[in-house]
Amino acid sequence: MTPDRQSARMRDICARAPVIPVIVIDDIAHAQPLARALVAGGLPVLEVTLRTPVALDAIRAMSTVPGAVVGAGTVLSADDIHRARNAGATFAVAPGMSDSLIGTCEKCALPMLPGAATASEAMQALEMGFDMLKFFPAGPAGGPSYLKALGGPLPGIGFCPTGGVSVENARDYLALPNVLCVGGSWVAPEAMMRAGDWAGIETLAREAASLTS
Ligand SMILES: O=C(O)C(=O)C[C@H](O)[C@H](O)COP(=O)(O)O
Repeated sequence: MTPDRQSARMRDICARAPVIPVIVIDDIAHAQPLARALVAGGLPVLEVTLRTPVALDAIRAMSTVPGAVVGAGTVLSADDIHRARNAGATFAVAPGMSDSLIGTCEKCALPMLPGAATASEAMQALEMGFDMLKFFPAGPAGGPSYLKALGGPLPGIGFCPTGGVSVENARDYLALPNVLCVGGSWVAPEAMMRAGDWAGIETLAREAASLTS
């Protein structure tokens, strides 16, 4: 799948809801109830970070939840992409971009959302054919005003800002014409997962799903 096709697929995925939950999961028993709660709250697109030993099994388990569109986050190597693909991930998210990630996603036909934080990185991605990017780390890199400024010379690039996005500042990003959705871990807090508070997580998801500019 060529980079422009990958970006087109990612634009479709990012248009499904204003927020993509960024999930760090430690206990496989949490995977299905978490996915059910987030989907029920109106957030069908789920990014499971490959940061924990159970992440791939969680992708497998969450993919069985009706309505869930499950991808892998923290994809750092070609091997990560193969493992994510085999676990059933339907997209991959990386904090940055590398030739081996791009080549592997192309070969595996897995849509990738590569990360960029500067004009030069965004231009490199665009040269490669990607016009839908993760803006990471959104808050520390400069927040909504920085991303708005990037949109001046690079209006054709769509972004999913992630890193430091919260229910308090999500609207500031979503108001920008170059933002399709935001990503954030705030809708899947570890303490609520440990407490089995799936109703509480569904409420957080519902609040996030209703966010607009
Ligand atoms: O793991 C990845 O793939 C990342 O690139 C980083 C995550 O997107 C951020 O860590 C989420 O940030 P918070 O919502 O501030 O917790």
